[in-house]
Amino acid sequence: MKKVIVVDDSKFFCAIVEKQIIEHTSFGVISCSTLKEATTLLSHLDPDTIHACLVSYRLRDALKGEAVELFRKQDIPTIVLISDITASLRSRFWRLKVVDYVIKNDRYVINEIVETLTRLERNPDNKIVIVEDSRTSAKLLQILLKVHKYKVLHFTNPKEAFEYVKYHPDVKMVITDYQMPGMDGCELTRRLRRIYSKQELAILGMSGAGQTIMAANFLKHGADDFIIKQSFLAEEFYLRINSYLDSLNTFQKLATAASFDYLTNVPNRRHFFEVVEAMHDSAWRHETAVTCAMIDIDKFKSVNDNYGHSVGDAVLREVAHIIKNSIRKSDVVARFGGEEFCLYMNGMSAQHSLEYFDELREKISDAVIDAEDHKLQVTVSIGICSTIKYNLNDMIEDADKALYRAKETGRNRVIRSEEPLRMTR
Ligand SMILES: Nc1nc2c(ncn2[C@@H]2O[C@H](COP(=O)(O)OP(=O)(O)OP(=O)(O)O)[C@@H](O)[C@H]2O)c(=O)[nH]1
Repeated sequence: MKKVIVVDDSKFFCAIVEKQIIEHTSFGVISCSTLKEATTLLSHLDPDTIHACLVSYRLRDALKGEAVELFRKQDIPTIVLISDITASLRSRFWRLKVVDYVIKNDRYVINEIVETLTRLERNPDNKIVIVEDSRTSAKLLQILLKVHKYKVLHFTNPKEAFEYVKYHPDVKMVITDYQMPGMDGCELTRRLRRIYSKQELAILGMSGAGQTIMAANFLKHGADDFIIKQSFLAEEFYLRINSYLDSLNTFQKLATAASFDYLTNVPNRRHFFEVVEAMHDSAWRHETAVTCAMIDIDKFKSVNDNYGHSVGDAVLREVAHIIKNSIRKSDVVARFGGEEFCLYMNGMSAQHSLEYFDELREKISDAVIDAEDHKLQVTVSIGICSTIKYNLNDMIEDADKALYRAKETGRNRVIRSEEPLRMTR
């Protein structure tokens, strides 16, 4: 477990912060109250085990920020606690590359600290692309972003940046200059917006001072915001970046929650149709082989009745896991409800489908599922349809009818809709 170090001479403050960090994050906390104690502590700890530190600017034995310098020398992400801010302190903090400073007597300060600690943990997954032909200006942004642990990539060529972002949907934000060789920042923004919505990618335009019209241009081309190079305050920059990425992450979390089944972590029925309708349309037009299958756990009610609902849940998770691990990236599996899964496989011909699904059936029946001190095995019945129909629902219905026959004829078997009476066992 990574730790957060708190250095403050108020025992009361340390106790409140510690409680909140432990309640709201996955970090442990070590508190101390003097520079001397902090120095000893650091000499015993591996810096890699420290997530961040909260350090008071003034301590009994360090009145001028010596403790802040101690942690920054070891490159530990630092949040400074102060009672008041002055211009000279501000510039000293940014020179020392602290993550943030917080004014201790503000009642919301603890929430702010917890949010910053959580963000620092999440930021390595937030990929930001800087598109800027001036290396000096790009360097400044890179330094600022790296203090907050963002994953940063720099491109001097906007065409290369476009190609990269196009094929990397994990990029969360693009910060682009205006004047660049080959393509200007507004054109880059316009092209990116054709591919990614504002809920998928944040874009910040940038240009030199005195180009106020540029802000409007960038926004009109689809940028979310605009900054003037060299003249922005670090605080303002961080607040804007953090706020765009926080909303993007929240939106993506909600979208994932709306598309995935919470128990098995496979897509739900709604997501299945959203994705598969388009795939099916293309398969129909190109006459590609496809197979649709309905998979249902046999006598699942008795698992719940004999072992309890939570064991039943574990069985569902394990069966979903086996199915997920048996399919290709281009296949789609979804939980259609209860103990039933639907599988759509692009390129799976009738010829191979029976063999494939019989192997999957066997894999599931061979698996010994460990759940709450019980070891149990389950079987599944599978109905498949490999005759492409114009309407996706018709294929699903045929697979469902085949599944029904598999249940009727004894369970733990695969039945193809095309050969109603054929059994594989
Ligand atoms: N543990 C658990 N059980 C669920 C969940 N969703 C549905 N079920 C249970 O799944 C069982 C399905 O039972 P039935 O439809 O009677 O079918 P079955 O017992 O699997 O029998 P056959 O399908 O005929 O082989 C019901 O008892 C539901 O309560 C879930 O999310 N978790």
